[in-house]
Formats: sequence, C-alpha cells, structure tokens
Amino acid sequence: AVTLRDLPAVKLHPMWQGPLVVPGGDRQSPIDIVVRKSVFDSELKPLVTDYDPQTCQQIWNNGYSFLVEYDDTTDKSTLKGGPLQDKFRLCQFHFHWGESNAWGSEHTVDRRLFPAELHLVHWNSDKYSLFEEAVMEDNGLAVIGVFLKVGRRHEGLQKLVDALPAIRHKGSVVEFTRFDPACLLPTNTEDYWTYHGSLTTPPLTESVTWIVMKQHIEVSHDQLAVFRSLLFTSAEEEVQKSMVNNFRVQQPLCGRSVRSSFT
Ligand SMILES: NS(=O)(=O)c1nnc(N(Cc2cn(-c3ccccc3)nn2)Cc2cn([C@@H]3O[C@H](CO)[C@@H](O)[C@H](O)[C@H]3O)nn2)s1
Ligand SMILES: [Zn+2]
Repeated sequence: AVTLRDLPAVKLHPMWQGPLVVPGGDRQSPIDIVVRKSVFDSELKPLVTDYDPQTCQQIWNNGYSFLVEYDDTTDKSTLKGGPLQDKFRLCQFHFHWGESNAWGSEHTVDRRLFPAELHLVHWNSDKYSLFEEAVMEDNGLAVIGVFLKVGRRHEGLQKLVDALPAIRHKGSVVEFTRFDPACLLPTNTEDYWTYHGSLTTPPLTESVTWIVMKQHIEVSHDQLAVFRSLLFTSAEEEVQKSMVNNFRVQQPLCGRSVRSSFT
C-alpha cells in the first residue's frame, strides 16, 4: 500500500498552500487512525441512519469538491446511535479524491491511503435549529467518513456520476432529487472508529464527532475518473484546473484517543 511518505510532491489546492495550522487547534482533522492504539468501547452502538431521498435537492461544484445538498429544515433525514447522544440532521455529502488511485482520502488507517473518501455531514438538531449555530459548538456536527476503493462499479453511485458533467465548473448547480445516500454506506455499519475532530476545510471548526467506517465501498476506475473530470475553476477563468487532490493532510493527534466499536 502507498503511504504518505511515498507521495511525490503533490501540488495542493491554494486552500492548502497557506498556514495549515489553526491557532490553538488541538483537535484537528483528518488524522491517521493507528488501529492497535484505538480503544474498544462496548458502549458504542450501531449507527442508525434514516434518510429520506425526497429531501435531496441539488448537486453543485463549490470550487473544492462537489456537494449533494439535502433539505435540512426538518428531521426527515437523520443519523442517531453510534457514539451520538442526540439526533443529527443530514445537510450534505461530498467526497475527497486524488489525481491517481494511489491516494486521495483524508483519513488513513495505519498510514494506508485510499483513492477517495465520502463525507456525510450532519448537525445536532436536538440542540440547535440551524447548521450555522451547530457548527460553532463542541460536537455540534457529526460526519460519517467512508473509504472508497477501486473495484466493481457502484450502481447507486452512477446516478450521481451521470450528473457531474453538468457541474464541471466552480459555481455550477443542477437539480438533483430522489437520491438515497444510504446506498453509499457499506453493508457493515456496526464497525467504525470515532474521535473528536474538526472540519477538514475552512473554517476548520473543532465541532465534529467523526465516525469513520471500517468497511470501505467499491467504485469503478471509470466512475472515479469522472470525479477527476471536474474543475476547480469557473467557466470564465482562462486556465482550467482539474479538481483532484482536494484533501487535507493529516493533523497531529494531540493526545486524543480514537475509540473503536469493534475488537
Ligand atoms: N470535509 S468536512 O470536514 O466534512 C467539511 N468541511 N466543510 C463542510 N461544510 C462547509 C461549511 C460551511 N460552514 C459554515 C460555518 C459557519 C457559517 C456558515 C457556514 N462550515 N462548514 C459543511 C457545509 C455546510 N453547508 C451548508 O452551510 C449553510 C451555511 O453556509 C447552511 O445554511 C446549510 O444548511 C448547510 O448545508 N454546506 N456544507 S463539511
Ligand atoms: Zn469532507
């Protein structure tokens, strides 16, 4: 497997050329999950997702990734269980990927990189009434991370892949409805690691309970190639830049422990 050390000097997106350290940040994400140092916690429950495909609204290119956004004005698409005490509302999901299949994920497992990583973003609707409020609070957010590996074509993903050419440029949006994000979860949603961290893109707020699934999902090489056909740049810009390597590098653990729901 490829580890971070093997990476050639990967040209990072301007977002990551600046100071990568958040002043006073001691719970930043992503991290390397060292399996033998994770602590089994028998109190951790299986995840309970209840997503309503009717709340799917649009898919758009925000110049860093592509986001599938859900109507989060009611408790229709929710996550509970796992390490969570409250109910969380799905607001969007997106991916991070590399220019090659050798890297692209944000989290790593024993330094192992995956070609891509899915993030399903939720906020605590028991305690807050808006995402903007929750994002400023300790553990106001819960993000499920799912690793992608290249292999069999993912039938559920294809509807999303087919929509990507319409949002090639930064700022483009198209209607995208009736998509059930549960199809992107691995079959085993009982085994995961969980730790307290942050958003991996600005504002990098330290408000995320991360839930990283142990089991990956498989997508085909061609499906991943369509992700790479997206552009960081808007239609007006002269120089078009491929949307690849849109991941943040690993951050120091700063004494945090990672719990596992499995032995
Ligand atoms: N790599 S990852 O760790 O997982 C993520 N990295 N970034 C993510 N999001 C972007 C974001 C926006 N804000 C923010 C903070 C304060 C005020 C306003 C926005 N923080 N992170 C998550 C995200 C949120 N949203 C939408 O933000 C709107 C407010 O701007 C809100 O009204 C919508 O309900 C919500 O869906 N989109 N993305 S996640
Ligand atoms: Zn993300």
